[in-house]
Amino acid sequence: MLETMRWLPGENCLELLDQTRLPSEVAFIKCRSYRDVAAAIKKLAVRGAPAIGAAAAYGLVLAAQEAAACSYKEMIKSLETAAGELKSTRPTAVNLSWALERMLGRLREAASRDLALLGGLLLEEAHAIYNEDLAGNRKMGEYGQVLIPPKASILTHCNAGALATAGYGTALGVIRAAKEAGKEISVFADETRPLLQGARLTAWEMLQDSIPVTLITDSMVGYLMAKGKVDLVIVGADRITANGDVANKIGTYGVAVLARTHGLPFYVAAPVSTVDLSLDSGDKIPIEEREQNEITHLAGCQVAPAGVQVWNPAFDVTPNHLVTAIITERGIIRPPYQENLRKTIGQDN
Ligand SMILES: CSC[C@@H](O)[C@@H](O)C(=O)COP(=O)(O)O
Repeated sequence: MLETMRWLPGENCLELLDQTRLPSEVAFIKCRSYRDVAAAIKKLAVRGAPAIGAAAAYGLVLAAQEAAACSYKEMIKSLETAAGELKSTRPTAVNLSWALERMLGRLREAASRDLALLGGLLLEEAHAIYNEDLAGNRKMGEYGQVLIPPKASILTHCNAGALATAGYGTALGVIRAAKEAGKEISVFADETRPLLQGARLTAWEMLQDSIPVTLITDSMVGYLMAKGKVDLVIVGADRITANGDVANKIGTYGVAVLARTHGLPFYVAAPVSTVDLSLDSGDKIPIEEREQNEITHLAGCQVAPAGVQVWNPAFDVTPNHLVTAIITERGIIRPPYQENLRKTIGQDN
């Protein structure tokens, strides 16, 4: 699989795989300032909760480079400003603020005030965030694949794969691990309107790994389930609150309701960095609303009348009672989530 991002030590910059161009073109963007990273996150060149957290961490490394001629105090101030700007790009995925707070914490707790040394510490921390995500996804796969029957048809929504993370993926990581364990897996990918992460990215990832995949439109899920063509659902998450409510790509809630109606398990795979114990329920999660033209236009073509009113929330919230289990790198968490999320994740988040 292609890497979603790479730090280029020779050039001291972050290279991102431009996911807006996939699958027709494999192109890269070089980010030389934190503002380049913020712009790439905003336009979804890099997307998926864990991937934007890691990219933002590298964004702070770039901000530190930009502040290299400042005093220590000025550097802290400009890094806090940069973190604020990066955080505001995508408000729903908590991994973004989690990664930025972790980076700022590393800076504040460092004994040294030497800016070059601090820049080095920040780069180390960004690498750690990236590498821990990759290792966590493999672990999540090991735990999660146990839930998959020896022969299974799995529905997923959006893209919670290698492209959405440092590699391997969360929901698609569980699918990969099930395949690696010798199970006979096939996947149905929702196209995921409006920006087609399912059609463009999940379908592409599955084909790259030779995992049988069938693309459907979002409106086909009910009929697919009614026809008995799917055994279970696995999706990723952008934020999970203390009671187990799950924010994920718009359309996930509808899939969860349909899964319950058809008696199918609905699993959520996410790292503990996606769990936000500071919010008691999903109605407190800020939901990003995006530009109207993502709905009125499709691949650059206008598909709705000019002037029509549009509502474009990028995420929805699936209530905990529809979630069969949450798969994390620390194990599988089952209801009651209020108790069990805290038990597994403790005071970390
Ligand atoms: C491992 S990625 C989990 C979620 O971030 C993913 O399911 C999702 O909703 C991504 O939305 P996107 O708008 O493409 O960033």
